[in-house]
Parts: sequence; C-alpha cells; structure tokens
Amino acid sequence: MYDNLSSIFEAIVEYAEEESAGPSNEQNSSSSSDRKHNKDLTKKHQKAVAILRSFIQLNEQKDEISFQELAQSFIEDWDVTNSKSISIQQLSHLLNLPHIQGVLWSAQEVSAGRFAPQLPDVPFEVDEDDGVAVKIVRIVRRGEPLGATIKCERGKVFVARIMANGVADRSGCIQDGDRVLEVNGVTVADKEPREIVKLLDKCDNGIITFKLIPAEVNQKLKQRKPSHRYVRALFDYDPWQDRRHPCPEAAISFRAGDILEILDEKDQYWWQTRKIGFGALARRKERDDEENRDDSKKVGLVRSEWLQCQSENPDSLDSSDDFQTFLESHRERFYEGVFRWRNKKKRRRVVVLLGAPGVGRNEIRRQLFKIFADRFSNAIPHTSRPPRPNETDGVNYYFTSRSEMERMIERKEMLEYGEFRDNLYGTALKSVRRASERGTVLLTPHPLAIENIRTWEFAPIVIFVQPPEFGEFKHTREIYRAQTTRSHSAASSSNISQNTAATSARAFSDNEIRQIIENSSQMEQKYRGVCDAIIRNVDLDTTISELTGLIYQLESKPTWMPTKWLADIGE
Ligand SMILES: Nc1ncnc2c1ncn2[C@@H]1O[C@H](COP(=O)(O)OP(=O)(O)OP(=O)(O)O)[C@@H](O)[C@H]1O
Repeated sequence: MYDNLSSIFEAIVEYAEEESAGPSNEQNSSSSSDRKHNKDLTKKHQKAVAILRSFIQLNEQKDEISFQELAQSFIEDWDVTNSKSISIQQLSHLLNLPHIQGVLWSAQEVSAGRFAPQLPDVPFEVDEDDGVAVKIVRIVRRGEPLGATIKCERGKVFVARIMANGVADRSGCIQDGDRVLEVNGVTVADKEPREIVKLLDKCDNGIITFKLIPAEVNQKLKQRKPSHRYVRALFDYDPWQDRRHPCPEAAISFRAGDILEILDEKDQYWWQTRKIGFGALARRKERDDEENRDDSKKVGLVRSEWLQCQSENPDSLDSSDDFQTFLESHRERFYEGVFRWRNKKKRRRVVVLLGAPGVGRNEIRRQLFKIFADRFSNAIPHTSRPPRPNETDGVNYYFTSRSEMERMIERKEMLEYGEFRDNLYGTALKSVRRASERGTVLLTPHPLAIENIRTWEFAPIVIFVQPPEFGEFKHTREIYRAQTTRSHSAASSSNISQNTAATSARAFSDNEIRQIIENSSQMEQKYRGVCDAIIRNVDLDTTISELTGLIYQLESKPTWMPTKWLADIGE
C-alpha cells in the first residue's frame, strides 16, 4: 500500500515537473505581461514541486506518509486557478473531492496500522481452568445493547438468546447455551441476573470480556437457517404489561397494523422481531440516526403466535388435540403474513373509507365524486323497495325483488346489506366489479363487511378516517355548516330545485362530538389491523388533497399485501 501510493505521488510530482516546464516552452507569449505571468507560474510550479518532494522525503524518514496533508499542500501551494494546464486543474479538482480525501485518509491510517478499537492483550488463563475448554470473547459495543439475554439455572449462568443482527450475533463468537463463567474478570456464578446486567453495563470503552464454556452445538440446529418473513400485527403489544415476558428490556412494543420483520422464530414462545412501521406503505428507515435507532434497528422478543394462542386458551394442554385444532383455526389471527407487492400492471384497487359514524366518510366520498368525477366510480346499491317517480333503475338503485335479494344474500353475493322499513338495501359484489370497470370504486361499508371484500380480486386499500380533536372538530364543522347553509338558502331563494341545491351540513352538539371521538378510538382499536393508512378529517380541503395523494401512493408504490393472496396473483 505504502509503496504503491508513494510511487503514485512520485509520478504526480514528475508529471508536475514536466507541466511546470511546459507553459514557458510550449507557448510563444506575444506580450511582455504574458511572459511575466508565465515566469511567475513556472516559479510557483517549481516551488510546489519542491514542497512535494520535501514532503515525500520527510514522510519517508518518518516511515509514515500523510497523503492527505500532501494533497492539501499540493492544492494550496500550487496556484491552480492560474494554471493553464487542464490536467493540473483536473488533478486539483480530484484531490478536493471528499471521497478521494476519504481514500487518502484511510490509506494513511491503514498504512500506519491504526485499527480501531485498540484491544488489550487476551490473558492466557487456560491453566486456571484445567481440563475445561473455555473461550475468552471480547466484544466491543458502541452505545448499542449487547443483543443477548441470559438465564440463571441452579447457580449457573447461560446465554439464553442471541438477538439477530445484534452486537453479540455480529461477533459470531457467542451462541445460545454458552455457559458464562466471568464478565470483565468477575465470576458470575451464584449472582442475581440484575447483578450480572450491572456488570455488563459497567465496561470500559464499551469493551466486554466474557469467559465462557462453549455450548455443545447441535449441528442440525446450526445448519437451520433463521427464518425471515414479514407479518402485519393484528393486536397491540406492550412487553411491560406482559407478565410472561422474560426480559422486557429486550423486547419491542407494537400496535395492530404495524409491519414486523421476523428474523428468528426457532423459539416456540418468543420471536425475534424488528418493527418496520405502520401500514401498507411502511418502509424500513435507511437512516441510522438517534431518532430512528430505537425503532428501525432494534430487534426485540415478542410473543410467538403459539404463545399468543396459548394465552387465549390457557386451560387446554399444549399437546392436546383440542389445542392443536384451536391453533390451526387461529392461524393468522394475531399475525398476518405479508409481502411487498408492486403494482406493475397499474391494477385498479377498491378504496374503502372506514370510520365512526359522523366522522365524515360520506362527505369525503361525495366531494371526491364531485371533484374527480372521471377518476372515481360509485357501486350502485340494490334495494327491494319500489322505485320513486324520479328514480331510474341502474342509476339510483338496482330495483330487485325481495326474494332475489334474499337469494343473493344466501349465495354470499352481497358485500353488505340491511333492512329499513321492511325493505332490503345493500351493495352487491357484482356492482363493485361493474363500477371497477369505470374507475376507482369508493366504498364506505360497515367495518364487518370488510372481510367480504378483502380478497385479491378487489385488493382493497383500507383507509381509516379519524376525527380531529374536539376543538378542531367543532370549529371546522361549524364553518362548513355556515357555508352550506348560506349556499342552500341562496339556491332556495333563486328557485333552484332542491335536488341541485347544496344541502346544509349537519349540526353537532358537544356531546355528539365527544361520542364520535370516543367511538372512533374504539373502532380504530378494533380495526387498525386491517387498515393500510390513517387520515384525519380536519378541514375538507386538506382532507381531500391529503387523501388523493395517499390513494395515489397506495396505488402506485410498493405496498404490503396479505401473503394469502399470493396464490391468486399469478403475475
Ligand atoms: N372535514 C369536514 N369539515 C366540515 N364538515 C364536515 C367534514 N366532514 C364531514 N363534515 C360534515 O359532517 C357531517 C357528517 O358527515 P358524514 O355524513 O359524511 O358522516 P359519516 O361518517 O358518513 O357518518 P354517517 O354514516 O352518520 O353519515 C356532514 O354534515 C358533513 O357535511
């Protein structure tokens, strides 16, 4: 390395020498000022060459060459802005680039043999442990947790788990089952777990020295590759509330709808998991700054599906047939397998707005139809009631007999249905299909109906509409009501028919607002797991613009989809 770089610099100097002789020889200056300028330039070049030479000699004597300083002095002392030589200008530009400077710095550090961190010599202690093979492992952690848990069994301390991608795992020197004899020279036998944790926290420069008896390696287990898959959490989890968690410090919390990366599920009870983020657009954060470190980098233990099932059915024995049937029927009840799907064929997806009654889903839907009439389309509902004089079949409703609607319900052809004043109303799946041919279908179904449409055929985008906080709710609704009341009365007084005139927005009492906020939080708690995104309906203009942006992203960017749809995709 030293020889090569040094000879490169030698070559640069030689080249510079030639260049410095260049201008006065090659160019026939016509004026005396030009001649003077060239003379000055040559002097500067020669000075720079002399500096470079003395630098190299000096560094050769020191047996260490400071490439960076060399480059810097070259740039400073050689007045390249005056140089007519393109090569010199290019060289100066190159030496100024941060990555070239980085390379020079690394070359210098490596050639000087400076490798961080500096570890003290490993003590030779085999004699003390005669007959027992021990390993001394030194781990350097820079502000990161060790990424290992311990367990104490009858006075002996063992490594219980190595967290995937943690410091211990990356070292490759510690494994599950290793028996810990010492931490930083202190014997740990008979110590309480919290005393050992203290010992681990008390380390110089982040260096921890372990004396371990290696575990016997089960070759089969060793060869088994850790699994790696993604799931959507369908429940909220707080390890500090989990009395069964062996070590909440080594856990992560999550909420329903969060996408989790499962890095290791060898353990029947605890999965090693990393949180990616909430919703269909969740992406792992690339930046590793303070703000993101906890969330995106931390691998923590969370309950396995098995353990979660077991907690739901504590009376049944784990091995019993009953429990196995229970487990089978609850598959994907707590974690739904997901994969990232790219909408390469620009497939249309149905948009579902979910929210508590009164939050504004239908108003948003109306606005979207009004503003983007070409883009969004409406699934025309069915009804068993007879048409009114101004109603047209296939425009306002599909007017159908009660018996036919009952047949459709029985054949599960309805997305949702209900009865009002002895008449059936509902939306058929085939109406959604038909509407899909015209544009993006917008639906505001009852949350229980979502399961009927959560299939690859409709690939729904489910967006939860949240209310704003009390004050904003009250303020925005009052303003909108005043606007719509004014335009409604203007339309009435100018004899515009009631059908075309805007209807006034609804008034809300304080209690009603509180109730909507309360219902919304309960509904979110219950259905967050099926939601792809959440939006707050503050003022209508902002909501409409945010929502259209969100729908665009969910239609065009890679999104998390249930793996159970994979079989139907066939793309
Ligand atoms: N962002 C908003 N700003 C002001 N007023 C709004 C806003 N969103 C909705 N509204 C008004 O709030 C009232 C209730 O809205 P909407 O009927 O859409 O609620 P919903 O969620 O569909 O509930 P429901 O099923 O009870 O109709 C309407 O009068 C609507 O005009």
